[in-house]
Amino acid sequence: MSAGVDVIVVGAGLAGLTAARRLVEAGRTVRVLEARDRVGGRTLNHVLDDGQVVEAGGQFVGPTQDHVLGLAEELGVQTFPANTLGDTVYVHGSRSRRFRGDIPPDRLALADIALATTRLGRTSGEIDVAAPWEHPDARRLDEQSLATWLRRGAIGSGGVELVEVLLGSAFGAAASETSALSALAYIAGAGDEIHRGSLDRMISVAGGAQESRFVGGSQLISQLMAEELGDDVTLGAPARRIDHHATGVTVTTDAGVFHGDQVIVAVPPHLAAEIEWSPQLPAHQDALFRRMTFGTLMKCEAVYERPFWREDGLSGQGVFRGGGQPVCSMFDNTPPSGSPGILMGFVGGAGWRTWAPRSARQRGGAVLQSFARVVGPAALAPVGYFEKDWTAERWTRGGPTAVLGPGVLTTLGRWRDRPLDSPPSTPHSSPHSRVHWAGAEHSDYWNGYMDGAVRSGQAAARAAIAHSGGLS
Ligand SMILES: Cc1cc2nc3c(=O)[nH]c(=O)nc-3n(C[C@H](O)[C@H](O)[C@H](O)COP(=O)(O)OP(=O)(O)OC[C@H]3O[C@@H](n4cnc5c(N)ncnc54)[C@H](O)[C@@H]3O)c2cc1C
Repeated sequence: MSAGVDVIVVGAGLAGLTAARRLVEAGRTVRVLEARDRVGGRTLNHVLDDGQVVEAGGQFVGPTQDHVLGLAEELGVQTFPANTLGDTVYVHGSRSRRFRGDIPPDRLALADIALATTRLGRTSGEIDVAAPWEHPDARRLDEQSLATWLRRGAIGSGGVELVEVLLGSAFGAAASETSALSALAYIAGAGDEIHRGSLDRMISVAGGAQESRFVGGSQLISQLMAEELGDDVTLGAPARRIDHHATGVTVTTDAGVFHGDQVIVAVPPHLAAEIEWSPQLPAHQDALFRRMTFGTLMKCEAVYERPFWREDGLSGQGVFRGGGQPVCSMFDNTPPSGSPGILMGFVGGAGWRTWAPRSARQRGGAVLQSFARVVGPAALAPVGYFEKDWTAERWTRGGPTAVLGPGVLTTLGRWRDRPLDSPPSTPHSSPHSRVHWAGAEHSDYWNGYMDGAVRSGQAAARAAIAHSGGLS
């Protein structure tokens, strides 16, 4: 067994590394244990032939995401605007239509989409992000899927399909898979303590969550934090078991056994439930974490000598409604230098289910056909192509975040962050006071996003410091 530290941090994604960095700043000793042979978790830089990087995981940031933006600034990582110059293209059936803004120009579905966005905006505005289950209508909203709720509000299938398209890459799931309450809470969290969350901020590029990207790729933030932490980070160390004693915690990994006064667990909740806990997690919390499985999402990216679509007045952004396309939305993912040109498509939810099992060749061909519907036939001849299926990642298993089905939030949601020995004291609760939770799924604001991950890491560090008697 290694010598003990003040706090063990399990997971070297943005949340875990942020927590560890804050703890070191506060004079604590830490040991970060990471399952993979790299840091950054759901952020991952793909290195191009010329050494530039492009993001294969989380990438966009925008207004009110001040926690991740502040962290990046501290580390000297700059942002640059995602490309918004030019027209976006809406693909539906055999037609491709150019438009400006974020709402596709579908005349038949326009009334439905207006109704849907109004309802989503109004009801999400009533939700307390810290306790969505307290909404007066919480039970009814939680027992139905988002799709059912929209349809019951007299919104036609065109409107439901378009909401799915708009939220597709944010959820990696169909509107029939997530509870209405959970989707509304997610929207309510797309803001901060001052700016109320909104659908508009969540789905927009300019002025919204897709507004900017990080120079050097988002994984750079984690890589720089890990560099600062140096030997305090151990890679290739999946936590298999956590023992909570009266005097501390012991974490058993493939790379050894580690002892600390406290532990911050900063891994996706469904993976935290796979760790062997002694004493066991309270049954409610275990049940919640096991139901917080991730959406299904992959990113497919094609490389071109230059972003040729920009010359045609196109932004490279495309929105696809139904019709058997693998891609639900696509973006210009060109690095800040301006070349090579990169197009990135999300294949998520229903599209993922159809296309993920096909051969890489079949899928790649279909993705390029989707791109061609938006930027023309030149998309069919890339100089490179790569894809990342996050469901195949052992230490993530899906993306971008947890999808809560009907009934989960109202019955189990309050157990998300509960210090395990705090009230309500039930026969199922057990003493785990030295355990703190972090990770994007543990944040009220920007839950499931990089900003939520950083917020949660900061909060967990504060909790660990408070537990050990405040600042040293
Ligand atoms: C395809 C995709 C696109 C996305 N797009 C965006 C975007 O544009 N903007 C945005 O803000 N967010 C986006 N996200 C979400 C964002 O990437 C995540 O919310 C954020 O990176 C999560 O950070 P985290 O530290 O909470 O978790 P993670 O990044 O998942 O880190 C958890 C870490 O724990 C490790 N781990 C797991 N189990 C164990 C174990 N037992 N022992 C030790 N280590 C373990 C993992 O290997 C991982 O390194 C996207 C995600 C995906 C997958």
